[in-house]
Amino acid sequence: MRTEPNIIITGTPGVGKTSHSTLLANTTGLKHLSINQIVKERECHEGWDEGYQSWIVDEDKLLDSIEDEAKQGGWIIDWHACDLFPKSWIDLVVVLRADSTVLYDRLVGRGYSEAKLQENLDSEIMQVLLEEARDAYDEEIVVELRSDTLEDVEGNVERMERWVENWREGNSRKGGAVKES
Ligand SMILES: Nc1ncnc2c1ncn2[C@@H]1O[C@H](COP(=O)(O)OP(=O)(O)OP(=O)(O)O)[C@@H](O)[C@H]1O
Repeated sequence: MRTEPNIIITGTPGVGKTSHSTLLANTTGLKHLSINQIVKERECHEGWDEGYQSWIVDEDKLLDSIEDEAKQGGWIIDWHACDLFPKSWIDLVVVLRADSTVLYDRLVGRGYSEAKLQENLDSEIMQVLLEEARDAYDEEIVVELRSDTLEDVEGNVERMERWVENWREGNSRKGGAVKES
């Protein structure tokens, strides 16, 4: 049973997941769960992929590793994939979107290889993460937000803060934990 909500913040690499998650964690007291960090620190992977320059994630191990924390609630789950997290864990899915020229500049700034850059830009243009979220979760909990400018970040975080307040109010009106996990 959860007394605090769980939110996924997802989107193509570079779209602003970490920036949003950090700010939202500061303003709401929810905790930032960076899946990149968990995969690395808890070794939820099957090794390093040189071509993609990223860990080959062991999803079962990852889910086992975060299950107890997730079931307690109060997490902002920050990752570039979302459909592996069970529906029953999740109260809101925020899919951040960025203009492709804006995203291009951000990814070039990171020194991505041409192949990785193109793959991520294609994924953003084809709205792969948005479709993934819509396929995996109920329509009413999936929200698409722009993340092109710093003003967007501020506005998005304020919007998410209001959502958290409403969730908490609704939860306390119902007398505590409302959801089975
Ligand atoms: N809306 C925005 N306006 C201006 N700059 C932004 C915005 N969102 C992100 N950035 C900048 O883009 C870069 C990437 O942002 P961030 O690390 O938050 O993305 P991410 O989605 O978490 O990436 P990854 O999936 O690789 O972890 C950072 O330098 C950040 O400051």
